[in-house]
Amino acid sequence: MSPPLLDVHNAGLRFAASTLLSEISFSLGSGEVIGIAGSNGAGKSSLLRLACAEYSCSSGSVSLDGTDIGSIEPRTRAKRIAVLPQSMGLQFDFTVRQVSELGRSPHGDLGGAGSQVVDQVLDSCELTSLAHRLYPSLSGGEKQRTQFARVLAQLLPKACSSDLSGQILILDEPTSAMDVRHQERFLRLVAKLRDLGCAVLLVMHDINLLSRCSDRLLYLKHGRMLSLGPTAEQLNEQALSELYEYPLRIRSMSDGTPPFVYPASHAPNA
Ligand SMILES: Nc1ncnc2c1ncn2[C@@H]1O[C@H](COP(=O)(O)OP(=O)(O)OP(=O)(O)O)[C@@H](O)[C@H]1O
Repeated sequence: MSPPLLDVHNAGLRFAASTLLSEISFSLGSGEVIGIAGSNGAGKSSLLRLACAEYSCSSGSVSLDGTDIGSIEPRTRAKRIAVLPQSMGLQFDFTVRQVSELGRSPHGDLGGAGSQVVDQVLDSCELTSLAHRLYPSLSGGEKQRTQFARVLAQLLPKACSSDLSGQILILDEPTSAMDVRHQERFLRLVAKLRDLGCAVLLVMHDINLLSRCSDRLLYLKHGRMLSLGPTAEQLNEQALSELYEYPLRIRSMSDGTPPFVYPASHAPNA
């Protein structure tokens, strides 16, 4: 049996006297989206950093195709795992296109085929008309889309790739600055990447958006896994209220649209 694509086994993370993460275990397979949810400070971003080897485990392990992720040469790793951090404080006068081109650095093909990949991701993120704008002059949502384009440029082995199995996309709050139309485009794009075999690890505070694009949900509380399971099972009022330490309700829709999570204090008869 082949090893899982990404395997996090009993992983822990400590800094000095602080324990940020304890006993985290899950596997992520090709063509799967795992959404990570939890309160502020639960350890979501720290877990993403462990998963991409930005942080090393204090205990346990993270492996890619059965190999310890920290032992994989960084350029090789960067061709397999593309990471969008929660915030990017880029202040250089790079254009949108130049920022997107940074994603091709591990591939070293900008003089040739890499340019086509950049054209493709600019189009996917509706950035073609902004390609020559300077990054610092963009709005918050435009900056976020530009960073997403950079990460997509890194993820794609070549233009119009039809097989992304083995590729991993790690996204930390990718839609926090996007308007509703771009959020919906983002969800469609993630679904398309998954259909092509890409594995996605995703943190979002908007549980409704997160649940719509995740096959499984991992609930993280105080640095520990509260639960991990199929999205439909994880979306229950008791589990969500315990996760966020706030009473939440779920409205099931009869028209086939996804269930909707909302605070109990906003219930029609509250
Ligand atoms: N490098 C670090 N050194 C020490 N403590 C850290 C470090 N990075 C994060 N922490 C602490 O670890 C805890 C978890 O942080 P993390 O950023 O992973 O949370 P999060 O779940 O992503 O939160 P948020 O939803 O607010 O983004 C926080 O209390 C944070 O202060």
